[in-house]
Amino acid sequence: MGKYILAVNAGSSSVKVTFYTCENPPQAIADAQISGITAPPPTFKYQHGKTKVKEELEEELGTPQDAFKYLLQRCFKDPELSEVASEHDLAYICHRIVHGGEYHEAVEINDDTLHHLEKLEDLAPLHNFSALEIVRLCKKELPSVKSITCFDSAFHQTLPDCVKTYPINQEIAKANGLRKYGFHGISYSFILRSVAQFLGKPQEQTNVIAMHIGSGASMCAIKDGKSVDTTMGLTPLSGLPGATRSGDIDPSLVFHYTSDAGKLSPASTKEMHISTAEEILNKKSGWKALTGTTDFAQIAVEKFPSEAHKLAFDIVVDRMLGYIGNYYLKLGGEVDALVFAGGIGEKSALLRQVLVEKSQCLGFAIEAKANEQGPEDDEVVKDISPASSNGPRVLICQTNEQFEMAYSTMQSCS
Ligand SMILES: Nc1ncnc2c1ncn2[C@@H]1O[C@H](COP(=O)(O)OP(=O)(O)O)[C@@H](O)[C@H]1O
Ligand SMILES: CC(=O)OP(=O)(O)O
Ligand SMILES: [Mg+2]
Repeated sequence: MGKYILAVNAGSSSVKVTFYTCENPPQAIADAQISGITAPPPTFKYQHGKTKVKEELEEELGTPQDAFKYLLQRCFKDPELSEVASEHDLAYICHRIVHGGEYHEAVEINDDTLHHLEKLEDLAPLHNFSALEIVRLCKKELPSVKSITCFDSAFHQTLPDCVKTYPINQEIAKANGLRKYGFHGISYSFILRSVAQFLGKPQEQTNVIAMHIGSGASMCAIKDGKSVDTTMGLTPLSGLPGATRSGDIDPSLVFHYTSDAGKLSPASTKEMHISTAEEILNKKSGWKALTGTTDFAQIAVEKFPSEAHKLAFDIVVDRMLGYIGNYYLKLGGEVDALVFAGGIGEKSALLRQVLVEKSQCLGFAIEAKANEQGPEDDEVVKDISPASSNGPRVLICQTNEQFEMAYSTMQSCS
């Protein structure tokens, strides 16, 4: 059996892979990612020891599977990364699967679990399809390596009934698994452990409002270390807007959008049963639909390039602010910290500044310079609230879904 773990994180706009040692805690040895899959040209980033590479790729990498194959080949062929040159150097591959249905924890892939996950694909075709394509590819091309699937939804199995139940016919809801599941849970699990450690509190006594804001964006109310509410629902479409996702809308909008919105999408294949409405609300909405860009760095700037950019920014702020108020109440005002994470949460000082200013009445405050500087590369949690603040802390957490998957694999397999 090989000595290393490969953690694969197929997100909506990027595929990130990290190789770790099989230690407790795992140590990262190399990190590679392709971002901008939805906004070509794709960018390749690679880090191994002191080597750092960033390139714009000429290759067309239209799907997460293509991006994964490319990343694996580049890493296996790098003479400087001789530790991992083939499948025989790997003990485990951990895959991030967004929708895990009723699974409470990570599972090893065998014929039974793969079959079960394939049945879930219908509930989350837009998200699970690509990740499962990567699982199937690994099973075929790297057959000696154990595949472990970690689920974004598992962290939210603690949601109370009144939060996870949609007020619809319950027989139909139960038969079809129609409830709030919630996602980004691998990230929230990393955030909870890191923030509790930073605050010097046991996880079971930690209350936070956590925000994972990337191309897909969500928030989570964590009470006594458990998810008690989160913004995403049956699928990652609900709640906050994302790069190409609408977030919450009146469901009736679908029937007024175009006459064929309810029909199967022409882009759907025989494996992916998605309607035109799902395709539009997931892939052709969000800030891309408002501004033309999926890159929030071009939107969150002091001088907005256009009225449309300003509107997109204001919408994101408005929706996030609504959930900060909502979750503050759900935590009974006992909030240890407001935590910014995800590509945008970690990098956009402007978004943090505006949101915290608008949440001042709840006791949140930030120190302008610390906010502007953001965290150092290796700083997992940074406190950006003023030292004098008696209110809840405002923190940036550089979340790490790949680490969380390798960590939980080592916890359960060693
Ligand atoms: N300095 C920045 N300011 C605002 N947004 C940024 C900045 N740098 C990166 N981003 C945004 O972060 C997002 C990607 O976040 P990430 O969590 O990595 O995405 P994914 O959902 O693919 O995992 C992109 O929208 C990117 O534009
Ligand atoms: C659940 C989800 O939306 O994931 P991502 O943000 O990585 O697209
Ligand atoms: Mg992500």
